[in-house]
Amino acid sequence: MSNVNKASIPTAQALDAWSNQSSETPNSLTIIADSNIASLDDFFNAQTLGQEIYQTVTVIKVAGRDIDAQLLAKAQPDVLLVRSVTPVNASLLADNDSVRFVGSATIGTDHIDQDYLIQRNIRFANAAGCSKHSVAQYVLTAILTLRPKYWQQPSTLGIIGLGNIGSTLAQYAHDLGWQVLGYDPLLPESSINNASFEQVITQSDAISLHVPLTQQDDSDYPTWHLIDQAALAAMPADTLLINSARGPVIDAAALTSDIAETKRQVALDVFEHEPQVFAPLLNQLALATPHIAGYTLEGKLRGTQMVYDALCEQLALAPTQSMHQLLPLNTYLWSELKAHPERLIRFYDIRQDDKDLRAKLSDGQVSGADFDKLRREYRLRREWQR
Ligand SMILES: NC(=O)c1ccc[n+]([C@@H]2O[C@H](COP(=O)([O-])OP(=O)(O)OC[C@H]3O[C@@H](n4cnc5c(N)ncnc54)[C@H](O)[C@@H]3O)[C@@H](O)[C@H]2O)c1
Ligand SMILES: O=C(O)[C@H](O)[C@H](O)COP(=O)(O)O
Repeated sequence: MSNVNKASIPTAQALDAWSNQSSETPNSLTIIADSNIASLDDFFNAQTLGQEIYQTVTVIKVAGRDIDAQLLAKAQPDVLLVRSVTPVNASLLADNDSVRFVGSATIGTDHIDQDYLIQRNIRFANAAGCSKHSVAQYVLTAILTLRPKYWQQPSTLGIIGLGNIGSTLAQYAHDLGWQVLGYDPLLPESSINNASFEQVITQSDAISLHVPLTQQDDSDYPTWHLIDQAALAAMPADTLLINSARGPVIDAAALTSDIAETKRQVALDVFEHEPQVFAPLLNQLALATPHIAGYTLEGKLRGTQMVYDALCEQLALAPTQSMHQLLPLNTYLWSELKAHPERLIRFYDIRQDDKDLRAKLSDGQVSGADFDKLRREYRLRREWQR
């Protein structure tokens, strides 16, 4: 049996050409994938998935925001692979009866209606923890760029949400001799889950948010507008606030007024009205980046690896591709950076990302198209080895 990779088709426009040739080949596997998923061709092809079962593996690559119900109804894929910008729900899948597996190569799952997928008997996998070090390193870089004195001076870092990213950030904070005040009502008390929400808000030098986006229907502790006008009013003006979780965790209107009044330093990687970013907020931020906290080569490849492994399990195949075969040598050592704080800009020049985002400001906003373009064309950083 020959395994033929029937090509990775780069755009949705190519779908017509593909569907004319496709003759419902038995044992064929059709995948629709967000073209922003790293190394799609390396992980999803007839060699890595075929293995005597699938003669043909077709990957149709589409921009995440262009994956829609019409495309799914027409292509009738077996597998749908997304990142965070494709809402996967009844509206997307109602006219489709072929999808058996949905993978999101991201940590966050707020774009996925998991109850609906269960009802439809569609297996779902995400990439929990894939970029936890990358995001933690983004936060450290933001803090140490804005407050270089914290390299030497003990400070108190408040962490809201102590899952994969929050707990990883706490490890780096301890490496630097910082005190951690952590709040996570869904986890047992621990040496880092050691404070109330009010204590974190009122007693920290810097606060970093690492919660999923949840609403009242999903959680006893919803995070939508967790940081609202009241929380901001209770936060001392010199407390640095960082959000790399999801935009709507902070009420953007309340934050805009708060900064105008307090001159608080705020670093945002995510925005309430993403992909649009509005000037009145952007112009007051100490640092602003286009949702790239997790965008390292390692973080993105790990996301792909995790959904590939889960798909292999679903198909009862042994995974044969590994991200380690694809990674160039990594020379970024956390121990080196700790010994030479002045090298931070070489490890991650966050101000360049900030500058690139602000350069897109036009007519009072950064448009969704420009925000997405910055992310699509982002030169992936390397994750520091800890
Ligand atoms: N900016 C980026 O590039 C980027 C990259 C990866 C993840 N993210 C976001 O970061 C979020 C966190 O990622 P993670 O890997 O740590 O997720 P995780 O699921 O491992 O941890 C989230 C933690 O938040 C806690 N939590 C839930 N509601 C809470 C509340 N009201 N108050 C305090 N804690 C609460 C949970 O108990 C959990 O421990 C993701 O859901 C995603 O939205 C952003
Ligand atoms: O939740 C996540 O993993 C991140 O937010 C992810 O890095 C963003 O995914 P993207 O927007 O690139 O689709």
